[in-house]
Amino acid sequence: MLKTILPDENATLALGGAIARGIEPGLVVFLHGDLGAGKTTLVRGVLRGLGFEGRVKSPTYALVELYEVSRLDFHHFDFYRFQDPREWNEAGFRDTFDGRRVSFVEWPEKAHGLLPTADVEITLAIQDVGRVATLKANTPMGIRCLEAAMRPAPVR
Ligand SMILES: Nc1ncnc2c1ncn2[C@@H]1O[C@H](COP(=O)(O)OP(=O)(O)OP(=O)(O)O)[C@@H](O)[C@H]1O
Repeated sequence: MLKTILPDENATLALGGAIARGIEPGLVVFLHGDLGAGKTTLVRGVLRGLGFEGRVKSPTYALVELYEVSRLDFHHFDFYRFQDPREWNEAGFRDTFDGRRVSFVEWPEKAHGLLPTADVEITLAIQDVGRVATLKANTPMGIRCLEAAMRPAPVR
């Protein structure tokens, strides 16, 4: 378990950039934290780190935003509004967690029982100033991801 202080938005983006270095196909990351904790900001940092330059918006209404970047099929889910498990099949999510796509999932607890085990779980806690991030790896792929994220960034 790792804990790090994120004093401002740029620190959240930088953490996302570090995590991007450890991404491999099939990785599933759960993002925990209250409304406004910075979950989408973190995903924005990951996507920027992977080389995506477009807009990264919250998938709260769409349930999922898809990105193709760095030869990865990247899914950013937000299950805040998810209620009916039938939506799961209708939206074609059944085939999504197939071990090839990369998935970052906000509010995974709302889709309890439908999601696979997360390789990595990240919790963002709101502080008076900034956020505290807690990172936990649950699988060998998750451990590899966090190890890569913690290594110093290569000098360009
Ligand atoms: N480390 C940080 N310190 C202070 N503010 C931050 C930090 N990280 C992100 N923020 C700010 O928090 C606000 C909410 O961020 P964001 O939209 O990413 O949260 P969220 O968890 O995705 O929210 P929601 O669950 O409502 O979609 C943004 O204004 C963002 O700039």
